[in-house]
Amino acid sequence: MPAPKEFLEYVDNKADLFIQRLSDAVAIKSVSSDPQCRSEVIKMSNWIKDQFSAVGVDTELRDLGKQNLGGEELPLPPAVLGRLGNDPTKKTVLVYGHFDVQPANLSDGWGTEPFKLVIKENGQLVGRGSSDDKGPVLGWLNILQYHHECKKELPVNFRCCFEGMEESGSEGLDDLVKRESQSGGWFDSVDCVCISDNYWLNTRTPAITYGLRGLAYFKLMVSGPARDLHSGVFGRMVHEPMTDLVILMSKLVDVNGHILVPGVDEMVSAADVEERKMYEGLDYSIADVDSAVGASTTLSSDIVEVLMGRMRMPSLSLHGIEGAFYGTGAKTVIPAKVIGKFSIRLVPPQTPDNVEPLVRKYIESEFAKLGSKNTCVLEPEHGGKPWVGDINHWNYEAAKAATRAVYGREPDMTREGGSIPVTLTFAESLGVNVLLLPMGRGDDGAHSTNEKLDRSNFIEGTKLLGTYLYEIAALKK
Ligand SMILES: C[C@H](N)C(=O)N[C@@H](Cc1c[nH]cn1)C(=O)O
Ligand SMILES: [Zn+2]
Ligand SMILES: [Zn+2]
Repeated sequence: MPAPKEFLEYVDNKADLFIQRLSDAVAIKSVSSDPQCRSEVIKMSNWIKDQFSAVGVDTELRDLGKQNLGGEELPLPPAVLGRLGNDPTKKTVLVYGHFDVQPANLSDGWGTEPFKLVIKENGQLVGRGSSDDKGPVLGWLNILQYHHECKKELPVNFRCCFEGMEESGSEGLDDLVKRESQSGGWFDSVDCVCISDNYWLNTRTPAITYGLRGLAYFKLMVSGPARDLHSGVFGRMVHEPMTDLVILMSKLVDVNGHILVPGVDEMVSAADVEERKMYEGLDYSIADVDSAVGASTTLSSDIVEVLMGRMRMPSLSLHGIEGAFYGTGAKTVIPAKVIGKFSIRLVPPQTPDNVEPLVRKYIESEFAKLGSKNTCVLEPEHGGKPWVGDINHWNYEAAKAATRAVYGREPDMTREGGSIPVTLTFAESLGVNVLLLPMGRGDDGAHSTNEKLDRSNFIEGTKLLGTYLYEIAALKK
């Protein structure tokens, strides 16, 4: 059952209105990691609830309790649950997305104010969250608006779960998903899950994604002096926390991306010929990476090696150091306490539980080798397990058919390097197939400066998600 022509035309006709609504969403500064923005994330929960209610969805805000952030107790933004339709002859599709975003400041290097959506002449919609993940969440809303306004029945029973803590570990969500998956819960009798919260590999080929890496995020604290010190007065008199920390952090990963924590890379088996062939078949080149990155810095000139680095290998990234001097000027300080932030993206069979002890043992032994009198504490932050889905399932057939119908071509079948920890929770607690159907392109700059979503990806992406629901309905129950 193809999507009705009327639906596709409606989406084209309402494009400007949809973009205005995306602009309203981007203007809400829903940065989940910033305590100062927590009220904005909560405002976003309410905004999403109101928007989906207005197009006929039965919605509820679900309290997720409190979060302890650096000693401060903060209310968690409520999750938004929605349901529409309960026809036993139809399939029931659960969609997930998030309405929180990564931090963004003009001073990070943005060309325009990050929380004001700018429509560029080349069709790029620039603003934090445009691609990750407000655009895709609003894609679902656009579809529902058509059915509500034009009094058309949805081809499936619709369920949704939107959260405001994805960028900060999805605190509280796992329990909610498990509860609602039980008999009588809002997700009872869900047949499949669709998540639109990642990106095509390149800028031209639509993708369907069947894997995500997991994550183990760590804070490494080194402290010593009771207060910050003058480096002219105390330099070469005391062990300096920053020196210890930089040495430790330099021992985590080498310049070629090899993880130096013994046992971590070794957990992953090498790809065989068949698997390599799969990566060779993807529409991706070193030039695509260079253009998305804005520099020629790939770890290898072999695109298959580069792709495998993202899709089927773990990676360790150093993110920053809290407490270190970073401003302009030349402050001659010895910071008393510094906290290094790093994370490891995980692939099967790795989990935060089997990787963390390896990291702890290694850090303890490397710190002991320094002979420093400072104190070193490793603290695991949020994490999540990797996920790989079953591509031989009708859910994937429906997504492929929708891609062909909207884009007139075969999708790249990808594994995503990023993480959406709740994906595995959906798969395990519902026992149904999960897929990712991305809206944005590989150069959208998610988490980066000047994040954008191309107008065509927003509009055609809305058609894709809608067509996917019709293709699901075309399958036999
Ligand atoms: C892939 C998804 N859009 C995403 O960006 N996920 C984040 C999740 C996260 C974990 N800690 C902070 N954010 C990611 O992969 O980094
Ligand atoms: Zn996201
Ligand atoms: Zn993200």
